[in-house]
Amino acid sequence: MKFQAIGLMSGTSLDGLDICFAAFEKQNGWTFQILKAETLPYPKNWEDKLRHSIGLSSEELLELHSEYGFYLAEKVKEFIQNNHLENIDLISSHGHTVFHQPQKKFTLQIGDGRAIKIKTELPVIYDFRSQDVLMGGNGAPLVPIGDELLFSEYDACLNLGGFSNISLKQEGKRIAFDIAPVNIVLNTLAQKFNKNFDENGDLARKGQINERLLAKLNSLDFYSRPHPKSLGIEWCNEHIFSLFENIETIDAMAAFTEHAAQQISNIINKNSLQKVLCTGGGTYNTFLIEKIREKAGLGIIIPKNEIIDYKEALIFAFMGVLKMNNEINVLSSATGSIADHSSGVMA
Ligand SMILES: Nc1ncnc2c1ncn2[C@@H]1O[C@H](COP(=O)(O)OP(=O)(O)OP(=O)(O)O)[C@@H](O)[C@H]1O
Ligand SMILES: CC(=O)N[C@H]1[C@@H]2OC[C@@H](O2)[C@@H](O)[C@@H]1O[C@H](C)C(=O)O
Repeated sequence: MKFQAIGLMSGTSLDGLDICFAAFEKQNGWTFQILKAETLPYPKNWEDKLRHSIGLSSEELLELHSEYGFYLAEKVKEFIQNNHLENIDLISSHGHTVFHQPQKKFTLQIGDGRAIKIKTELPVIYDFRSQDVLMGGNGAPLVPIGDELLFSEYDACLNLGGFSNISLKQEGKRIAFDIAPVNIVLNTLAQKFNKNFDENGDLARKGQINERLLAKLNSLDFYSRPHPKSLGIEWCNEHIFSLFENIETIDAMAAFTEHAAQQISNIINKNSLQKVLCTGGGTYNTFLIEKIREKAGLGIIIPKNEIIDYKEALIFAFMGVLKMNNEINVLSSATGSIADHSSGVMA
Protein backbone atom coordinates (compact mmCIF):
# COMPACT_ATOMS: atom_id res chain seq x y z
CA MET A 1 0.00 0.00 0.00
CA LYS A 2 1.47 3.38 -1.02
CA PHE A 3 0.46 6.95 -0.29
CA GLN A 4 1.92 10.35 -1.06
CA ALA A 5 0.91 13.13 1.30
CA ILE A 6 1.71 16.72 2.20
CA GLY A 7 1.98 17.65 5.88
CA LEU A 8 1.59 21.27 7.01
CA MET A 9 2.92 22.14 10.44
CA SER A 10 2.32 25.57 11.93
CA GLY A 11 4.71 25.35 14.87
CA THR A 12 4.26 27.13 18.15
CA SER A 13 7.50 29.16 17.79
CA LEU A 14 5.92 31.17 14.93
CA ASP A 15 9.08 31.01 12.84
CA GLY A 16 7.17 29.78 9.82
CA LEU A 17 5.17 27.09 8.16
CA ASP A 18 6.82 23.69 7.66
CA ILE A 19 5.67 21.81 4.56
CA CYS A 20 6.69 18.25 3.86
CA PHE A 21 5.78 16.07 0.88
CA ALA A 22 6.50 12.41 1.60
CA ALA A 23 5.82 8.93 0.34
CA PHE A 24 4.68 6.22 2.74
CA GLU A 25 4.56 2.52 2.10
CA LYS A 26 3.11 -0.28 4.19
CA GLN A 27 4.56 -3.76 3.74
CA ASN A 28 5.49 -5.49 6.98
CA GLY A 29 5.60 -2.13 8.69
CA TRP A 30 5.48 1.47 7.49
CA THR A 31 8.43 3.17 5.77
CA PHE A 32 8.75 6.75 4.55
CA GLN A 33 10.73 8.89 2.19
CA ILE A 34 10.77 12.69 2.30
CA LEU A 35 10.43 13.86 -1.30
CA LYS A 36 10.45 17.63 -0.78
CA ALA A 37 10.30 19.86 2.27
CA GLU A 38 10.48 23.59 2.94
CA THR A 39 9.96 26.09 5.73
CA LEU A 40 8.18 29.22 4.61
CA PRO A 41 9.01 31.98 7.09
CA TYR A 42 5.96 34.05 8.07
CA PRO A 43 5.87 37.60 6.82
CA LYS A 44 5.84 39.99 9.80
CA ASN A 45 2.10 40.72 9.49
CA TRP A 46 1.21 37.01 9.72
CA GLU A 47 3.58 36.40 12.59
CA ASP A 48 1.92 39.30 14.45
CA LYS A 49 -1.60 38.18 13.60
CA LEU A 50 -0.94 34.67 14.87
CA ARG A 51 0.96 35.87 17.93
CA HIS A 52 -1.94 38.08 18.96
CA SER A 53 -4.70 35.65 18.02
CA ILE A 54 -5.18 34.69 21.67
CA GLY A 55 -6.51 38.19 22.45
CA LEU A 56 -9.07 38.44 19.63
CA SER A 57 -12.85 38.69 20.00
CA SER A 58 -14.71 35.56 18.89
CA GLU A 59 -15.80 37.28 15.69
CA GLU A 60 -12.23 38.32 14.84
CA LEU A 61 -10.98 34.85 15.65
CA LEU A 62 -13.48 33.21 13.30
CA GLU A 63 -12.40 35.59 10.58
CA LEU A 64 -8.75 34.70 11.19
CA HIS A 65 -9.63 30.98 11.11
CA SER A 66 -10.89 31.39 7.54
CA GLU A 67 -8.22 33.85 6.49
CA TYR A 68 -5.39 31.64 7.76
CA GLY A 69 -7.02 28.65 6.04
CA PHE A 70 -6.81 30.52 2.74
CA TYR A 71 -3.23 31.57 3.55
CA LEU A 72 -2.29 27.91 4.08
CA ALA A 73 -4.07 27.04 0.83
CA GLU A 74 -2.13 29.66 -1.08
CA LYS A 75 1.20 28.47 0.38
CA VAL A 76 0.56 24.80 -0.28
CA LYS A 77 -0.52 25.59 -3.85
CA GLU A 78 2.71 27.49 -4.45
CA PHE A 79 4.67 24.57 -2.96
CA ILE A 80 2.93 22.13 -5.30
CA GLN A 81 3.37 24.32 -8.38
CA ASN A 82 6.95 25.44 -7.75
CA ASN A 83 8.09 21.86 -7.19
CA HIS A 84 5.91 20.33 -9.92
CA LEU A 85 4.46 17.82 -7.47
CA GLU A 86 2.11 15.15 -8.74
CA ASN A 87 0.21 12.17 -7.36
CA ILE A 88 -0.72 13.81 -4.07
CA ASP A 89 -3.25 11.67 -2.21
CA LEU A 90 -3.98 14.12 0.55
CA ILE A 91 -2.99 17.21 2.52
CA SER A 92 -2.84 16.97 6.28
CA SER A 93 -2.77 20.24 8.21
CA HIS A 94 -2.10 20.89 11.89
CA GLY A 95 -3.13 24.56 11.97
CA HIS A 96 -2.02 27.18 14.49
CA THR A 97 -2.81 26.48 18.13
CA VAL A 98 -4.59 29.44 19.71
CA PHE A 99 -6.06 27.81 22.81
CA HIS A 100 -5.13 24.54 24.43
CA GLN A 101 -7.01 23.74 27.63
CA PRO A 102 -7.63 20.00 27.61
CA GLN A 103 -8.81 20.07 31.23
CA LYS A 104 -11.74 22.21 30.03
CA LYS A 105 -12.15 19.90 27.02
CA PHE A 106 -11.15 22.38 24.34
CA THR A 107 -8.23 23.04 22.07
CA LEU A 108 -8.26 25.21 18.99
CA GLN A 109 -6.07 25.05 15.91
CA ILE A 110 -7.04 27.70 13.43
CA GLY A 111 -6.67 27.54 9.63
CA ASP A 112 -9.87 26.06 8.24
CA GLY A 113 -9.04 22.87 6.30
CA ARG A 114 -12.07 23.45 4.08
CA ALA A 115 -10.40 26.57 2.66
CA ILE A 116 -7.39 24.43 1.71
CA LYS A 117 -9.70 21.89 0.06
CA ILE A 118 -11.56 24.59 -1.88
CA LYS A 119 -8.34 26.01 -3.32
CA THR A 120 -6.39 22.80 -3.95
CA GLU A 121 -9.24 20.39 -4.77
CA LEU A 122 -7.36 17.73 -2.80
CA PRO A 123 -8.65 15.78 0.22
CA VAL A 124 -7.64 17.67 3.37
CA ILE A 125 -7.48 16.31 6.90
CA TYR A 126 -7.30 18.78 9.78
CA ASP A 127 -8.33 19.39 13.42
CA PHE A 128 -6.33 16.51 14.85
CA ARG A 129 -6.52 17.44 18.52
CA SER A 130 -10.18 18.14 19.38
CA GLN A 131 -11.41 14.55 19.36
CA ASP A 132 -8.70 13.54 21.79
CA VAL A 133 -9.50 16.24 24.35
CA LEU A 134 -13.20 15.34 24.06
CA MET A 135 -12.15 11.77 24.88
CA GLY A 136 -10.50 12.97 28.08
CA GLY A 137 -6.98 13.21 26.62
CA ASN A 138 -4.44 16.01 26.56
CA GLY A 139 -4.79 16.40 22.79
CA ALA A 140 -0.98 16.25 22.73
CA PRO A 141 1.56 15.04 22.03
CA LEU A 142 0.34 13.42 18.84
CA VAL A 143 3.64 12.65 17.10
CA PRO A 144 4.29 9.48 19.19
CA ILE A 145 2.26 7.45 16.70
CA GLY A 146 4.89 8.38 14.10
CA ASP A 147 7.72 7.69 16.55
CA GLU A 148 6.22 4.26 17.13
CA LEU A 149 5.63 3.35 13.50
CA LEU A 150 8.40 5.25 11.66
CA PHE A 151 11.24 5.75 14.20
CA SER A 152 11.09 2.62 16.32
CA GLU A 153 14.86 1.99 16.18
CA TYR A 154 15.41 4.72 18.84
CA ASP A 155 14.80 4.34 22.59
CA ALA A 156 13.14 7.73 22.58
CA CYS A 157 12.34 10.71 20.38
CA LEU A 158 12.99 14.13 21.87
CA ASN A 159 11.58 17.24 20.20
CA LEU A 160 13.01 20.66 21.01
CA GLY A 161 10.35 22.95 19.59
CA GLY A 162 8.33 25.71 21.19
CA PHE A 163 8.01 23.20 24.00
CA SER A 164 10.16 20.11 24.47
CA ASN A 165 8.45 16.78 24.43
CA ILE A 166 9.56 13.19 24.46
CA SER A 167 8.13 9.81 23.56
CA LEU A 168 9.56 6.54 24.82
CA LYS A 169 8.66 2.94 25.42
CA GLN A 170 7.85 1.95 28.98
CA GLU A 171 6.81 -1.64 29.70
CA GLY A 172 5.97 -2.17 26.04
CA LYS A 173 3.77 0.92 25.83
CA ARG A 174 4.69 4.20 24.17
CA ILE A 175 4.31 7.01 26.63
CA ALA A 176 4.87 10.66 25.84
CA PHE A 177 4.60 14.02 27.47
CA ASP A 178 5.75 17.62 27.27
CA ILE A 179 8.86 18.21 29.36
CA ALA A 180 9.33 21.97 29.55
CA PRO A 181 8.97 25.08 27.42
CA VAL A 182 12.05 25.79 25.31
CA ASN A 183 11.95 28.08 22.28
CA ILE A 184 8.68 29.72 23.14
CA VAL A 185 10.41 31.30 26.14
CA LEU A 186 13.92 31.73 24.67
CA ASN A 187 12.49 33.44 21.57
CA THR A 188 10.50 35.89 23.70
CA LEU A 189 13.64 36.78 25.65
CA ALA A 190 15.74 37.04 22.47
CA GLN A 191 13.34 39.63 21.12
CA LYS A 192 14.66 42.06 23.75
CA PHE A 193 17.89 41.96 21.68
CA ASN A 194 15.92 42.40 18.43
CA LYS A 195 16.58 38.78 17.53
CA ASN A 196 14.00 36.19 16.60
CA PHE A 197 15.83 33.50 18.53
CA ASP A 198 19.02 32.86 20.47
CA GLU A 199 21.20 31.60 17.63
CA ASN A 200 23.28 28.60 18.80
CA GLY A 201 22.50 29.71 22.37
CA ASP A 202 25.15 32.44 22.07
CA LEU A 203 23.22 34.96 24.17
CA ALA A 204 22.49 32.51 26.98
CA ARG A 205 26.14 31.47 26.93
CA LYS A 206 27.12 35.04 27.84
CA GLY A 207 24.76 35.26 30.82
CA GLN A 208 25.26 34.30 34.45
CA ILE A 209 22.80 31.75 35.76
CA ASN A 210 20.58 33.39 38.34
CA GLU A 211 20.33 30.57 40.86
CA ARG A 212 17.19 31.86 42.59
CA LEU A 213 15.39 32.07 39.26
CA LEU A 214 16.63 28.59 38.33
CA ALA A 215 15.37 27.17 41.61
CA LYS A 216 11.96 28.84 41.13
CA LEU A 217 11.67 27.46 37.61
CA ASN A 218 12.61 23.95 38.70
CA SER A 219 10.12 24.01 41.55
CA LEU A 220 7.10 24.66 39.30
CA ASP A 221 4.37 22.17 40.03
CA PHE A 222 4.17 20.88 36.40
CA TYR A 223 7.53 19.14 36.67
CA SER A 224 6.55 16.86 39.52
CA ARG A 225 3.23 15.88 37.95
CA PRO A 226 2.99 12.39 36.45
CA HIS A 227 2.45 11.95 32.71
CA PRO A 228 0.42 12.27 30.55
CA LYS A 229 0.76 16.03 30.64
CA SER A 230 1.09 18.86 28.18
CA LEU A 231 1.91 22.54 28.17
CA GLY A 232 0.45 25.56 26.42
CA ILE A 233 1.30 29.24 26.08
CA GLU A 234 -1.29 30.01 28.76
CA TRP A 235 0.85 28.10 31.27
CA CYS A 236 3.95 30.13 30.35
CA ASN A 237 1.99 33.36 30.63
CA GLU A 238 0.80 32.36 34.09
CA HIS A 239 3.95 30.81 35.53
CA ILE A 240 7.09 31.78 33.65
CA PHE A 241 7.31 35.28 32.30
CA SER A 242 6.63 37.07 35.61
CA LEU A 243 9.66 35.29 37.12
CA PHE A 244 11.96 37.29 34.83
CA GLU A 245 11.02 40.69 36.30
CA ASN A 246 14.05 42.60 37.61
CA ILE A 247 16.49 40.10 36.12
CA GLU A 248 18.90 40.98 33.30
CA THR A 249 17.55 39.33 30.17
CA ILE A 250 20.86 37.68 29.38
CA ASP A 251 20.93 36.09 32.85
CA ALA A 252 17.32 34.97 32.49
CA MET A 253 18.33 33.29 29.21
CA ALA A 254 21.24 31.54 30.89
CA ALA A 255 19.01 30.32 33.71
CA PHE A 256 16.21 29.27 31.40
CA THR A 257 18.55 27.29 29.11
CA GLU A 258 20.03 25.57 32.16
CA HIS A 259 16.50 24.88 33.43
CA ALA A 260 15.38 23.31 30.14
CA ALA A 261 18.59 21.21 29.98
CA GLN A 262 18.10 20.01 33.56
CA GLN A 263 14.46 19.04 33.03
CA ILE A 264 15.27 17.22 29.78
CA SER A 265 18.29 15.34 31.14
CA ASN A 266 16.38 14.35 34.30
CA ILE A 267 13.90 12.52 32.08
CA ILE A 268 16.65 10.87 30.00
CA ASN A 269 18.52 9.71 33.11
CA LYS A 270 15.43 8.58 35.01
CA ASN A 271 14.43 6.34 32.12
CA SER A 272 18.01 5.15 31.35
CA LEU A 273 17.64 6.13 27.69
CA GLN A 274 20.65 5.30 25.49
CA LYS A 275 19.58 6.25 21.95
CA VAL A 276 17.61 9.48 21.91
CA LEU A 277 16.73 10.98 18.53
CA CYS A 278 16.76 14.75 18.92
CA THR A 279 14.79 16.94 16.50
CA GLY A 280 13.14 20.36 16.31
CA GLY A 281 14.81 23.76 15.89
CA GLY A 282 16.24 23.71 19.42
CA THR A 283 18.62 20.99 18.19
CA TYR A 284 20.59 23.83 16.55
CA ASN A 285 20.99 25.51 19.94
CA THR A 286 24.48 24.13 20.51
CA PHE A 287 24.67 25.57 24.02
CA LEU A 288 21.49 23.75 25.05
CA ILE A 289 22.67 20.50 23.41
CA GLU A 290 26.08 20.73 25.12
CA LYS A 291 24.31 21.10 28.45
CA ILE A 292 22.00 18.16 27.83
CA ARG A 293 24.94 15.98 26.74
CA GLU A 294 26.93 17.05 29.79
CA LYS A 295 24.13 15.98 32.11
CA ALA A 296 22.69 13.00 30.27
CA GLY A 297 25.64 11.38 28.53
CA LEU A 298 26.31 10.87 24.88
CA GLY A 299 23.13 9.10 23.84
CA ILE A 300 21.72 12.15 22.04
CA ILE A 301 21.56 11.38 18.32
CA ILE A 302 21.33 14.33 15.96
CA PRO A 303 20.02 13.25 12.55
CA LYS A 304 20.37 14.99 9.19
CA ASN A 305 18.76 18.44 8.94
CA GLU A 306 15.81 17.13 6.92
CA ILE A 307 14.68 15.09 9.94
CA ILE A 308 15.57 17.78 12.50
CA ASP A 309 13.45 20.30 10.64
CA TYR A 310 10.60 18.27 9.18
CA LYS A 311 9.93 15.30 11.43
CA GLU A 312 6.73 16.87 12.79
CA ALA A 313 5.40 17.89 9.38
CA LEU A 314 6.29 14.39 8.13
CA ILE A 315 4.37 12.77 10.98
CA PHE A 316 1.35 15.00 10.44
CA ALA A 317 1.36 13.91 6.78
CA PHE A 318 1.52 10.33 8.08
CA MET A 319 -1.35 10.90 10.52
CA GLY A 320 -3.47 12.01 7.58
CA VAL A 321 -2.50 8.84 5.71
CA LEU A 322 -3.47 6.70 8.71
CA LYS A 323 -6.80 8.53 8.99
CA MET A 324 -7.51 8.02 5.30
CA ASN A 325 -6.62 4.35 5.74
CA ASN A 326 -8.99 4.09 8.74
CA GLU A 327 -6.13 3.25 11.07
CA ILE A 328 -5.45 4.49 14.59
CA ASN A 329 -3.45 7.72 14.49
CA VAL A 330 -3.55 8.80 18.14
CA LEU A 331 -2.11 6.73 20.97
CA SER A 332 -4.07 7.02 24.21
CA SER A 333 -0.93 5.93 26.09
CA ALA A 334 0.60 9.22 24.96
CA THR A 335 -2.34 11.58 25.34
CA GLY A 336 -4.21 9.99 28.22
CA SER A 337 -7.53 9.72 26.38
CA ILE A 338 -9.91 6.82 26.98
CA ALA A 339 -8.85 4.82 23.90
CA ASP A 340 -6.63 4.82 20.82
CA HIS A 341 -8.48 6.47 17.96
CA SER A 342 -8.36 7.79 14.43
CA SER A 343 -8.58 11.57 14.67
CA GLY A 344 -8.92 14.42 12.22
CA VAL A 345 -11.73 15.85 10.16
CA MET A 346 -11.76 15.26 6.44
CA ALA A 347 -12.72 18.08 4.08
N1 LIG B 1 20.63 28.05 15.12
C1 LIG B 1 19.70 28.03 16.08
N2 LIG B 1 20.05 28.27 17.36
C2 LIG B 1 19.15 28.27 18.36
N3 LIG B 1 17.85 28.04 18.18
C3 LIG B 1 17.44 27.81 16.92
C4 LIG B 1 18.33 27.77 15.82
N4 LIG B 1 17.60 27.48 14.70
C5 LIG B 1 16.32 27.36 15.10
N5 LIG B 1 16.20 27.55 16.43
C6 LIG B 1 15.00 27.55 17.25
O1 LIG B 1 14.08 26.65 16.72
C7 LIG B 1 12.80 27.29 16.56
C8 LIG B 1 12.07 26.62 15.46
O2 LIG B 1 11.95 25.26 15.83
P1 LIG B 1 10.75 24.39 15.42
O3 LIG B 1 10.44 24.69 13.99
O4 LIG B 1 11.05 23.00 15.82
O5 LIG B 1 9.66 25.00 16.36
P2 LIG B 1 8.13 24.82 16.26
O6 LIG B 1 7.77 24.49 14.85
O7 LIG B 1 7.50 25.96 16.89
O8 LIG B 1 7.99 23.52 17.13
P3 LIG B 1 6.79 22.88 17.89
O9 LIG B 1 5.60 22.94 17.05
O10 LIG B 1 7.34 21.50 18.10
O11 LIG B 1 6.67 23.63 19.14
C9 LIG B 1 13.15 28.73 16.32
O12 LIG B 1 12.07 29.58 16.64
C10 LIG B 1 14.33 28.91 17.26
O13 LIG B 1 13.87 29.15 18.56
C1 LIG C 1 -1.34 22.02 21.63
C2 LIG C 1 -0.15 22.03 20.75
O1 LIG C 1 -0.17 22.59 19.68
N1 LIG C 1 0.91 21.36 21.23
C3 LIG C 1 2.15 21.22 20.49
C4 LIG C 1 3.19 22.13 21.09
O2 LIG C 1 4.40 22.05 20.36
C5 LIG C 1 5.20 21.02 20.96
C6 LIG C 1 4.34 20.49 22.06
O3 LIG C 1 3.56 21.64 22.36
C7 LIG C 1 3.39 19.36 21.60
O4 LIG C 1 2.57 19.04 22.69
C8 LIG C 1 2.49 19.76 20.48
O5 LIG C 1 2.93 19.44 19.20
C9 LIG C 1 3.47 18.23 18.79
C10 LIG C 1 3.67 18.29 17.32
C11 LIG C 1 2.65 16.98 19.13
O6 LIG C 1 1.44 17.05 19.33
O7 LIG C 1 3.21 15.90 19.15
